[in-house]
Amino acid sequence: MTADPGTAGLDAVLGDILAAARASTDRGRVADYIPELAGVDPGQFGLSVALADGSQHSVGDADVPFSIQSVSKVFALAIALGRLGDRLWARVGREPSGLAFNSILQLEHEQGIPRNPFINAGAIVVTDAALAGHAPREYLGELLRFIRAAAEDDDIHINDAVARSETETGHRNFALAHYMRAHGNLDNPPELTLGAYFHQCAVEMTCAQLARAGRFLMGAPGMPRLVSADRVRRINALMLTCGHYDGSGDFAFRVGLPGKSGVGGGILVIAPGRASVAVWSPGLNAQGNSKLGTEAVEMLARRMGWSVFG
Ligand SMILES: NC(=O)CC[C@H](N)C(=O)O
Repeated sequence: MTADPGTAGLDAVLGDILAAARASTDRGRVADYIPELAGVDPGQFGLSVALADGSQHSVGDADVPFSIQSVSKVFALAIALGRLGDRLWARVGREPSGLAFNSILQLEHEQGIPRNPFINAGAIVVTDAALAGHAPREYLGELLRFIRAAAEDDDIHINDAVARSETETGHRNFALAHYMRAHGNLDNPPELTLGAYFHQCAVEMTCAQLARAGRFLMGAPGMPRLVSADRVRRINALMLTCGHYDGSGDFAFRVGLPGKSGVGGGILVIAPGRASVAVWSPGLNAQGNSKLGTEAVEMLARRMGWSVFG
């Protein structure tokens, strides 16, 4: 299939981005608070772009599976909104937090209502809501079905060792969950909700799979339609304002596109109407977002003219 004129130079741009990533001497630091992720080789870099014309363009380690971690929060939010609709917003806000992804500070001030669905506290509430009386196994089955349908690829799985590793060390997340339960904002016992949450974070995908899975957020004809157009707009708005925690403003400033990062080093970025992009490089910056991944999508958005701000 031929690319539209606006994407003609894409392969050359991807080649330049890969060369810049390979030449980089400061790759950030791999997340080590989840022991199972601490050993991932920081030298890896993958990038994949799924275009509105149906073509896909990838470079580097785009076929190596990685732990999507908090990128999963986008899929969980889509499922929870499907289950609860706007009632979800009584339990979680829609404002940037300006604090680290695992911060507990705001929760006390704000009576156990997390600022947004993409910080850990908010995502734990979203998973709790998405469970909606179902066993974690059923919810995780639905999550995988959703992601596989979005990617049109059934070879997407949960890494149990990563989930177990986080269950054993996730004391901060237990603190957040217990705190919200004390405020009546968690329907299930913290262990149950967190069991589902840790497994959700432990989904593994390649950049090629993740870029395809993000196409439902492009709002372009011919893409998988898993949620309404209205919801697509809102999820993108939240990704732009909250998708990178206390680095969200900087990401919007540098890249100008909705994005969601994870501590596994992956970022899903949406160029509305144009492309779904997945980038992966395990080394993180100070805010816990992929360092080279951010630099790569900054270059991509600038060279392709894809910023939502024109
Ligand atoms: N930012 C992230 O990717 C955090 C996800 C990780 N599973 C956690 O809860 O700490």
